[in-house]
Parts: sequence; C-alpha cells; structure tokens
Amino acid sequence: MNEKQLAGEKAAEFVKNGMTVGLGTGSTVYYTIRRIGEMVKEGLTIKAVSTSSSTTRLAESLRIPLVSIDEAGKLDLTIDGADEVDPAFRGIKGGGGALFFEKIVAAASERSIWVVGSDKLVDRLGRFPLPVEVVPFGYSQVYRRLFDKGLNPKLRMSGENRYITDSGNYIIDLQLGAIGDPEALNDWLNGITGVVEHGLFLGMANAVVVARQDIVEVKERENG
Ligand SMILES: O=C(CO)[C@H](O)[C@H](O)COP(=O)(O)O
Repeated sequence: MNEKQLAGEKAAEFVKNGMTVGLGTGSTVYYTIRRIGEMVKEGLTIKAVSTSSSTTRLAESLRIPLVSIDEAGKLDLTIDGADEVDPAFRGIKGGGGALFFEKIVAAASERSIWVVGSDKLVDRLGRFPLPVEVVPFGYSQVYRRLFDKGLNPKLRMSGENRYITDSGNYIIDLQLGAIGDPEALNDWLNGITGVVEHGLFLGMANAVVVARQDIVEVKERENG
C-alpha cells in the first residue's frame, strides 16, 4: 500500500456515526473518501460537505450523503490533504486549486485532520508554490503587487488557458523557496484587494496523519 493510501484510509477511522464531515480534495484524501464510502455502505450514517466539484463527483459516485455548507452549520470534522506541513502544523494547500472552499470548510469545522505522505513534511514552508486565488477583474494589478514585493508570481495555466477555480477565479502561484514569517505573509496577502484567499493554512490543522513507507502515525497538535 502506498503512503497516500495508508494515511488516507487511517484518517477514515476518525469518522463516527452522526457526524457532519468535511471532505477535502486531492489524491490522498481520495482514499479517505473511498473508505468512507465503504463505511456508508456498511451502515455508517453521516452528512458530508464537499470542498470541490471533483470531490462532489467522487462522493456522489460512492453514495455519500452530501449537504451544502449552509445546510450543515457547524461541522464535526474535516479531513483534507496538504502540500506542505511544518513542525508547527502550519501548511500550504491549494496545489489542486480548491483552497478557497477548503479553507471555508476547515474554518467551519470543530476539528481538521490532514492526510499526507512523509514527503509533505518540511522544516520550513515555501518550497511548494503558494497559491493565491484572485478575482479575474484586475488580476494583473494584484500580479504586479506580488511581483513588486519579490514574490515571483506565476499565473496558473491549464494547458493553453488560464486555470479557473470552482468559484470562477484565477490562481497565481508564488515561487518563494522559503517563507521566513508565514503569519506576516498571511496578514499581508489578506490585506490585498482582489485576493480572494491564499493557500497558507495557519492554526487550522488539529492533527496530521502521516505515512512513512508502511508505518502510519497520527500527530496531534498541542492545544489543538
Ligand atoms: O489543497 C489541496 C487541493 O486544493 C490538496 O489537499 C493538496 O494539493 C494535496 O493534494 P494531494 O493529496 O493530491 O497531494
């Protein structure tokens, strides 16, 4: 079994009867969702909230009952992947482009668990490009501000076309190498008009399920 499958399936053990569960997006949480689908088939009763069109399609194919985030109210648990996780449980997300809905769902959840292979654990965030979701109107103005700040922006493409998120926005990826102060960058990005959301997830993960070869470990954040 590969690391993604091992971590993904382990996290499904945290899903209990009666819960409202956020379903993340990506190739690791795919295994969680698939396992939850089996559990539902075996009699588990849950409501789930999807974070993307691709996860909606997957959950529907597995007959996992979905509700909108507005119907759900407070969620008990969200399980999602991550692109990088540092020792303080801060992360970069959005490689799959679903960061905006993922952050809304995580913020509405009592508890968030990330599922990752060991390659996602880093000492310092920033090797993975940091996605910034921007509204199409005036996106080049935002691009210029990011460029002027030395953040090496790159407009995400899908073949010949601009990549479009589920909410109809563009993504600008920042090639940072290493982020000295994630909190300061978070605050600066949040202050830019035209930025819808970005992929720095700070103080959001309560636990990380990480697989290293054939060993899976659940790391709990202190005070998390
Ligand atoms: O944030 C995400 C999508 O927006 C994913 O969770 C992240 O990219 C990790 O994906 P994978 O498990 O496929 O490596």
